[in-house]
Amino acid sequence: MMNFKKYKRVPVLDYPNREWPDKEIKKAPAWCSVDLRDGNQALIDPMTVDEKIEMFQLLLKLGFKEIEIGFPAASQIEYDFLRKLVEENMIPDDVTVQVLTQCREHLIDRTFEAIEGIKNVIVHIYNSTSVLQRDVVFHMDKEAIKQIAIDGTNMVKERMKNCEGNITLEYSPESFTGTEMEFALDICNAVQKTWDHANDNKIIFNLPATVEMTTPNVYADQIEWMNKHFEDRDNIILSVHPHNDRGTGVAATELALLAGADRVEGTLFGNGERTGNVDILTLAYNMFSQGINPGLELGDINEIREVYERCCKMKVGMRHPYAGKLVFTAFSGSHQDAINKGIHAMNKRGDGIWEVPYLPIDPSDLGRQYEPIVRINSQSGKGGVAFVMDAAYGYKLPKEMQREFADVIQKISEKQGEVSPSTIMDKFREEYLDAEEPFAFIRAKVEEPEEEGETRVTLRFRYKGEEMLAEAEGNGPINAAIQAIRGKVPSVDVHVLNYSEHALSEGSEAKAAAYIQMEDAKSGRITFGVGVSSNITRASIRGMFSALNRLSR
Ligand SMILES: CC(=O)SCCNC(=O)CCNC(=O)[C@H](O)C(C)(C)COP(=O)(O)OP(=O)(O)OC[C@H]1O[C@@H](n2cnc3c(N)ncnc32)[C@H](O)[C@@H]1OP(=O)(O)O
Ligand SMILES: CC(C)C(=O)C(=O)O
Repeated sequence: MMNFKKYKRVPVLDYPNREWPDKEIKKAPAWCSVDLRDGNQALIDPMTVDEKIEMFQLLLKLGFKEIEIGFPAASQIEYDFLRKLVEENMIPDDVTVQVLTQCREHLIDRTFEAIEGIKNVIVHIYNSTSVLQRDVVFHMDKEAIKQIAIDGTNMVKERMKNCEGNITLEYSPESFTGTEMEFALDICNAVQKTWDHANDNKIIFNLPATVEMTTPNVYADQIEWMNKHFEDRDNIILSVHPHNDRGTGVAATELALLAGADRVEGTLFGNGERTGNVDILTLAYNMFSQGINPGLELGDINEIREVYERCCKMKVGMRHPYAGKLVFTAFSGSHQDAINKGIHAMNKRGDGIWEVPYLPIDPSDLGRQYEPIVRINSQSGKGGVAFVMDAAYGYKLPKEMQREFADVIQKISEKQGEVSPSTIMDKFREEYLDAEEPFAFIRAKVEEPEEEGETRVTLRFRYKGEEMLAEAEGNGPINAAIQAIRGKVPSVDVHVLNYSEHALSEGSEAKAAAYIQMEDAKSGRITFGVGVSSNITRASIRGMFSALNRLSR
């Protein structure tokens, strides 16, 4: 048995007055991307300056107004990147860059050197406050730990006097989730008092789940507790910085927003230390899919993924929310059937509201294609095959025909696994459109009666290789064509059960597809035939030939 006794349960906050469970997310928070700092510090190969610039430009394009661009005192590359942004004038006026530093004098000095010339900067200082880190890393008591934060605040306040930029102070009690709440509050209040309204900007208190330690509701309790107990809440921006160690970073962040957080720090696709930071894209798309403006421009997930994968040398998983290759794909029959029906019902409703079973969001809103929504394997059903024929090739198979053609495709998928749309189309051609044995259509002349009366069809066709010319009248072109064939091939004894047609394309090159279901009177066999032509009558006669060939098999 696994030794679960090795682990202690993380204590929960005794906080029965919580209000967050009754709240709803109604607007997006202020977003801060930490891709270039927390994301970058977790990469096997941190980004080069050029890659950082590309990532920075992507973040700007996505509409981030706060971007943590690094830890400029940590290394030359971080410093050079920041200087390049300044010297090449790459930071738009409405964007605030954020820089991280420990509360140590030489690091803060170097940080201020690095930010010289920047208009708006968040100087982000941190020190670890948890019980564990106080004990095993810092060997310090609470007062000494608090003093680090106070000293760091004073250092920023001092250096700010000689700095032209508009500085905002951010303080993070790192490892907040492992810190006693009273102590975290005590430090934040002390930092705020030390800062003492050094300028008009609100102070940012960033309460990180440096390590996600327990269930998201506990984080929400901690955030709400802090939110309610700050001494000067009006002058605070309450920020959260969740990680994803237990796989619940997104849930924890959403509950933290209910609990009163104003701002979220996270990364694209949740890159970051260990299992990552919270994934801002998922959070934003979650809001979008609830009818909330996410405040970011996320209409091209493929581009975001491409830049991210290249700059970070990371891969986005196949099932990653919103971005994964397979997340808008249904293989199973009942899902495909429901998606197919849902999309038709929605188009018919025409009210512009997205409501499709199994698809919480319209893939095209993210720049994803419809076509791969449905992929066909042996788990698929008629709805899926019909969806592919419609979405990829424009053929709207009549409901009664879907089973017939799906059975053909299932035989292939049972042998070879997944069947691509092009293979499905090839098979459709082979089965319905291209067959010329024993009957091959050559041409037809159709004369409609001027008023009441019969339609006359003159038909040229081949039967078992022999060319024939036949003529007959009937109560419509199909009936007349059947009579004409019957005159030459008496064994043909069929009647039409079902007929439908639709335009396949638009404009002067428009073609029509006709579907005709026929029954062989002797054998009782029933099948569909399909015909395509720029002329609808010819399409229906071709469809009849197609059905005759299938009945002759
Ligand atoms: C949760 C987070 O993501 S926090 C951000 C983490 N990111 C990084 O660390 C990436 C960049 N960091 C670095 O490159 C380096 O750590 C540097 C350049 C900042 C500092 O380098 P060094 O001084 O050589 O090493 P190191 O970080 O190990 O310093 C540890 C010392 O700083 C102290 N320290 C650690 N954090 C802090 C802090 N936030 N404020 C003040 N002192 C701190 C430690 O107590 C330790 O002191 P000791 O030497 O007396 O034991
Ligand atoms: C510096 C802090 C905010 C951090 O990165 C963390 O706690 O994860």
